[in-house]
Amino acid sequence: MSLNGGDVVVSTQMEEAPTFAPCLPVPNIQETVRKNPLKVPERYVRSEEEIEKVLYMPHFSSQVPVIDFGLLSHGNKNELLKLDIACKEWGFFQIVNHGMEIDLMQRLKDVVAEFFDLSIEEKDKYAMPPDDIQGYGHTSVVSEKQILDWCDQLILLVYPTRFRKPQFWPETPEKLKDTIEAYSSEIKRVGEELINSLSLIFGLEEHVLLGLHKEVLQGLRVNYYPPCNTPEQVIGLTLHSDASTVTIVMQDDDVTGLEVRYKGNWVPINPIPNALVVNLGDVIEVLSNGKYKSVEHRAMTNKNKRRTSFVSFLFPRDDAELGPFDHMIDDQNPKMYKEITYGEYLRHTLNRKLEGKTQTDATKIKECGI
Ligand SMILES: COc1ccc(-c2cc(=O)c3c(O)c(OC)c(OC)c(O)c3o2)cc1
Ligand SMILES: O=C(O)CCC(=O)C(=O)O
Ligand SMILES: [Fe+2]
Repeated sequence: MSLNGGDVVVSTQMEEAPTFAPCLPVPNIQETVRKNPLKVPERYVRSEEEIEKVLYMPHFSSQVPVIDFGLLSHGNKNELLKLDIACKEWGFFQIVNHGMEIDLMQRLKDVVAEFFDLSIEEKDKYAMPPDDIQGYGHTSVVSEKQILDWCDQLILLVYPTRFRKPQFWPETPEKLKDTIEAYSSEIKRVGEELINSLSLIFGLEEHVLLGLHKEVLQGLRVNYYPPCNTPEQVIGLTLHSDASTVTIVMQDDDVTGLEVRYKGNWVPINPIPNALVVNLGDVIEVLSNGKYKSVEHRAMTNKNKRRTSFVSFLFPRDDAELGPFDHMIDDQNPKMYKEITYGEYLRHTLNRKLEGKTQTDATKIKECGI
């Protein structure tokens, strides 16, 4: 892909929200735990080897880097260098000084907690249909034999607004819709500025990466992990990498759960109050020809506390064309990924179970030996 790969005008082609292949219905885990808090049903129990317990070796007390977003968005060269290192080394970082009001973050947490505390009958008014990935339920379940995640989800496509499906936006609590709107608009600001900074560390003009998206789509997934009596037996969200360009996560301040794979070990991301966690998605890995990787991560559960994460995926429009930039390819770095449209890639990813990074194989060039 050449440097001016982004000079594409937004077309009016895709006026329908993207659709997806069927996903199997799963039991509601919050309801399962409410009825019997002590029992962990067979379908959730993982083998020891799948859990791969964390080895807390001394140097793994290290944490993902922290980036000052204020400095970054003012073009501070040192912060840009820190971003480059964070992306190469971890694929994950936390951002502070992002400019979002703390009160807005808390309001979203409160109003979403109220939603999850509603009766199952009330929440099921927004149930995810088998052929969609929006609504209240759980995605990525494709087989009756699949071991399930200890997590319920509410998924909404937020931007562009013309793709919204109002039937999935909860009417109760009354303030939920407006609060999601206000929060997501702030995430859009932060996310698009981050993509501009990524464009700079790619060695491109500031707006090239955003341009090749044609239009940035934004989804919100709220993951609700109830407490689990034997947390060492289950996984909240199976290890995976994100199919997005970037993902921005607001997590609870007082409970750990998100873990990132780092040098073969699982490193928990300790919450920094009011910070946001950012991770690079598969789009960045493909465009950078693997220089910046979308790193595997997972969520674990907790014996006594429920945990909620608010995950915003920013990703390109279906007809955006992806492939490594020419200047990321040379003799030492042969081309690793094929050209593909984002729509093909997203469908391939979302129509399967979460399984580490196996979805990026779809774009890999096998001759490169990986
Ligand atoms: C039509 O409404 C939606 C379209 C797409 C998404 C969405 C975007 C993602 O980037 C994404 C993702 O990266 C992901 O990997 C962790 C994922 O889990 C399988 C998604 O569900 C997902 O969804 C949302 C709404
Ligand atoms: O729960 C979390 O902190 C992370 C969730 C996640 O990785 C996802 O929804 O893609
Ligand atoms: Fe994720």
